Amino acid sequence: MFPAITKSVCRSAGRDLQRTQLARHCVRFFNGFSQDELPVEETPAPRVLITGGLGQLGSGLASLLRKKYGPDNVIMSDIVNPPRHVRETGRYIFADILDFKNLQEKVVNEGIDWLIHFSALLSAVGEANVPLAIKVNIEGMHNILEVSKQYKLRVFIPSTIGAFGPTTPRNPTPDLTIQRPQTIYGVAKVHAELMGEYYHHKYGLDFRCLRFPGIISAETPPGGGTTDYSTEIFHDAVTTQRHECFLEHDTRLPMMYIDDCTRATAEVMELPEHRLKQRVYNIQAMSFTPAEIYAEVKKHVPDMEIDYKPDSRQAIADTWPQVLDDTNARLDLGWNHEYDLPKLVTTMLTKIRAQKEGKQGTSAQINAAAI
Ligand SMILES: NC(=O)C1=CN([C@@H]2O[C@H](COP(=O)(O)OP(=O)(O)OC[C@H]3O[C@@H](n4cnc5c(N)ncnc54)[C@H](O)[C@@H]3O)[C@@H](O)[C@H]2O)C=CC1
Ligand SMILES: CC(=O)[C@H](N)C(=O)O
Repeated sequence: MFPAITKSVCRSAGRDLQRTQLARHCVRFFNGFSQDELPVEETPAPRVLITGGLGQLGSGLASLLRKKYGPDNVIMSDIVNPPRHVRETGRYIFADILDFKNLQEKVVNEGIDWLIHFSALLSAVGEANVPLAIKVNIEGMHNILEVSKQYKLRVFIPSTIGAFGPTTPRNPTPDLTIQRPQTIYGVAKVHAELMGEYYHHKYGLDFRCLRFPGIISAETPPGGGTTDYSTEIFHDAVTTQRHECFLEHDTRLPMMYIDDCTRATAEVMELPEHRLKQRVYNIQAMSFTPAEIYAEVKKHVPDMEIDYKPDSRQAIADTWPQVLDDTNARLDLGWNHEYDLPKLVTTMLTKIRAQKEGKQGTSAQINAAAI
């Protein structure tokens, strides 16, 4: 089926047949001649599968990667029927991470090189359904590691501030520290970090992991976590000018705008493997309390009001870091955030106002308006 494979065939495949199965086959053929070592202009575009793609983070990342690698090379997957615009903007397939054979089939049939694993139950939803969280976040993650090992994929599994607990130093929280989380979400994430590192050490799996803060986005809603208020407050600011906050006014948590999160994910996946000095890195953009974000929103929406009605999520937030120390990510990965609190607030308000008025605008226009 394939021509006799030599390094020169591989090089010409990388150059002439970019994005073809042959190019990918060639890259994998030689031990010690990995995709990392091909000159950039000869590297074939990776075929990327995103699991849990219909959640808060999936579409933003798919859109960024499709711009880089072409719409056909980035495949979104989930277990639910997608809204029409998802099908219209790129390839979408059904993939249940609890079904190992289904995963194998998708990886082989789609010729996948990179697996970005976003399926999960977040912290609050996980506490409400522990057996399902164990299935999806632990058993599903085992399937992801196993299929990645079997087909020699580069795999990204995000971790979270939720992977820490009450005995962790909270300000700042270093990469290597005490991790005794008190949610099933956090326990599953510590397990994922350790299993990923173990598969790397034992089988050479190219496992990559960033610990994300709470992510804030305008286009996609948060999926049931402890940091969700930081997105909800913007929708309330634009509609009712009144926000009921489920955390106390002084609960400080690390947060990040989604564009920084998706860019960080793309950047860590693109780095040559030798640049990674560790497999799990903290990344940080800003930290604020509900009172601080409210004060910033009020500068733009003077009638804005807030009430604090802490619920069960307060007990979770009280055990999480206030500030992540991401020195290592900045040094090793070249990580740098672009959005601080003022820029986050202007961007979110501009985007949500545009959505409510039915004019989406291009991101360039929206960003220009927000600056
Ligand atoms: N959103 C955030 O603030 C943060 C997210 N993360 C991590 O990033 C990843 C993505 O997070 P989000 O997009 O916010 O999550 P989300 O809760 O919004 O979306 C998760 C998706 O997983 C899908 N899913 C559930 N069971 C599945 C199954 N059996 N097979 C395939 N898909 C299944 C759901 O349908 C959903 O679309 C998760 O691993 C999460 O832990 C980490 C830190 C912060
Ligand atoms: C920080 C997270 O991992 C998520 N947003 C949650 O609150 O559960």
